[in-house]
Amino acid sequence: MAVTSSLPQDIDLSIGPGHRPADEHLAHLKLGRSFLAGPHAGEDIIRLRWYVRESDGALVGRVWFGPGAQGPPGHAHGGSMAAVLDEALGSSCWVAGHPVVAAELTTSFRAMLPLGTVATVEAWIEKADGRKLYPKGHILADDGTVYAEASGLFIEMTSEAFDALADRLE
Ligand SMILES: CCCCCCCC(=O)SCCNC(=O)CCNC(=O)[C@H](O)C(C)(C)COP(=O)(O)OP(=O)(O)OC[C@H]1O[C@@H](n2cnc3c(N)ncnc32)[C@H](O)[C@@H]1OP(=O)(O)O
Repeated sequence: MAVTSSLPQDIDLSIGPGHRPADEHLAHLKLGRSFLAGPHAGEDIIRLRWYVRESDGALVGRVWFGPGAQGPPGHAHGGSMAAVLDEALGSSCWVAGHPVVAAELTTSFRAMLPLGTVATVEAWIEKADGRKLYPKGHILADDGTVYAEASGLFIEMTSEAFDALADRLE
């Protein structure tokens, strides 16, 4: 079954007042290429934009799942939703000033997400214990339906360790 034969040119990933772009906090976006959220990411798979909610500092995303994200017929692959949640949970730590990588991720799939949907992603830090951060997050429909939710363990790296990774690319 063909889901769509042509892609929409402009997908509206804007968000309401009370949010600012999160890009300046997210090191992976500065690399120019990224699995999910960079300028060349996605194409027909996933398009994603991150924001910081001014009221509580939570990370909020607007994400479009395209035909290339197909898992069950006409619906998003679980791995595509898990990848978005992985990035959301990690980014919620980065915008709070903790440069982290993922150590553990647990995802629950609650409802099938129809391809072509623009959904909202929210993520926040539930608990912190030294270098260990425990964020949570979910992907929501505009009517509040939960498509998927996740919790994880993310480990804070030193900025030197992170810079060393980037240096190796040069
Ligand atoms: C802007 C960013 C966007 C976010 C992008 C999305 C996030 C990602 O997908 S990142 C990519 C996927 N993740 C990875 O590749 C990480 C691979 N793992 C590693 O590099 C290392 O194991 C790393 C950095 C997590 C931890 O290594 P290291 O810094 O040496 O820490 P280490 O001393 O082993 O462990 C620190 C603590 O965390 C615990 N821990 C580490 N890894 C794990 C794990 N996988 N599960 C459970 N606990 C763990 C340790 O037990 C230890 O606990 P305690 O302090 O109580 O003894």
